[in-house]
Amino acid sequence: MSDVLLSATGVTKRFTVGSRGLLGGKVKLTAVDDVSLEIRRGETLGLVGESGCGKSSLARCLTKLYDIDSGSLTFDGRDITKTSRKDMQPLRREMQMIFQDPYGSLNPKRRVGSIIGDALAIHKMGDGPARKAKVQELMEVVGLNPEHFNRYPADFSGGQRQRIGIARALALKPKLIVCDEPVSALDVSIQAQVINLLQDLQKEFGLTYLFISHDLSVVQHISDRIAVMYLGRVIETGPSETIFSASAHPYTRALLSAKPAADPTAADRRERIVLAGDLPSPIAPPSGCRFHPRCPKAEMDCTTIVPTSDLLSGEGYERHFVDCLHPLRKDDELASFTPQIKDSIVTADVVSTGSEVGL
Ligand SMILES: Nc1ncnc2c1ncn2[C@@H]1O[C@H](COP(=O)(O)OP(=O)(O)OP(=O)(O)O)[C@@H](O)[C@H]1O
Repeated sequence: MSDVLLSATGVTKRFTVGSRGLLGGKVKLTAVDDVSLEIRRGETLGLVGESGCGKSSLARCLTKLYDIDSGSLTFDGRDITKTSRKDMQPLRREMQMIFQDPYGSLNPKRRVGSIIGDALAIHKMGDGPARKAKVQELMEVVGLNPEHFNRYPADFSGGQRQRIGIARALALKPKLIVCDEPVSALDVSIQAQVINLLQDLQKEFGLTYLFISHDLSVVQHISDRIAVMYLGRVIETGPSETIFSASAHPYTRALLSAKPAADPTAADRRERIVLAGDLPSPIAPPSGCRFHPRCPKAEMDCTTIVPTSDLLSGEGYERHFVDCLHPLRKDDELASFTPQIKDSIVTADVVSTGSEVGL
C-alpha cells in the first residue's frame, strides 16, 4: 500500500462568471490553476494563502465536490479523475469535510443525534438502535455529553457545535478529513481545545488532514507540511519547520511576516512586510509569475516566464519545492531588495500605503 493517500496532478478549475455580450463569449475565472500535490497517510497538510487565492476551491476539487476541468486525481490508489458522482458515493465515506461555520453548517431544526447519524442512515449502516448507540459513542469521542443527542444545535455553544461537525465527519470512519477554517469562527480560548481534539482524533483513528486556515499560528502548530497558494497556484511546499524558518518564495516570506511574533519584544522581532496592491483578479492574472507585480525580487524574466517547481532541499516527504525564478536564501532580508519592476514593497514601519497581506 502506497503511503500517498491523495495525489493531484495539474488540477485546474475554472468558473464561468459572466459573458462579454452576445458574441463575446463567456468570462472564465481560473480558481485553481495547474496544482499538483500529494497528501501522505496520517499527515496534516496545511494550506495557506490570502483570501480568494483558491484554497476552498482546491479542497472541493480534491474531494470531488467540484468536477475539475483538467488534471488528474488519485485517492487511496484509485484514479478518481473521471469517477461519476454516483460512483463517488462509496468513496464519499472516506473523504469528509469540516467547515468553518459551526452555525451555518448544522440544520437548526434537526436534533443533534439525527445530524450526526445522517451519514449512517444514508449509507444504511446498522438499524435504529445500533445507529443511536454509534451516535452516542461518537458524541463521547468528541467530548459531548451523549445524553444530549435529542437537543438542537442552538442548545450548544460554538465550540460544542464544531464538535458536532467533527462527530458527523467521523461517523463513517473517513481516511481523509478536509478541515476548512475549522476554528476561525471560534473564540481564541475554544480554538485550542478544538485543535487538540483534532490532533487526538488523528492519532486515535489514523486520520489524514488537509487543514485550511488563515491563522498561521494554528497552521504551524498542527501541520507536518505546508502548501502556500497564490492566485490559484501552489507556489511553495515543504515541511512546516522549513517553511517557517527558511521559506524561499518572496510571497511566503511576506505572508509569514504578517504572523504575530510569539514574543513581540524579542530582539529578533520580525519585520512586517506590506505588499503593495491587492490580489490581482483570477480572471486576468498577470503574465509570467503571477506574483511579479507585487514582488520585491522580480526581474524582467519574471514578467514572461511561468516558474515551475524547483526542488530546493530534502528527500521524500521532506522535500521543499518553490515556484520562483529568484528564490530567497535563508538569510536574505526581503526589504533590502530594490524592486526591479516597480515600487512594490514597503515595510510597515516606513510607509502607510499598501495592503498588508490580508489572509
Ligand atoms: N462557485 C464559484 N463561482 C464563481 N467564482 C468562484 C466560485 N467559488 C470561488 N470563486 C472564485 O474563485 C476564487 C477562489 O475562491 P476560493 O473561495 O476558493 O478562495 P479561498 O482562498 O478559499 O478564499 P477564502 O479564504 O476567502 O475562503 C475567488 O476569486 C472566488 O471569487
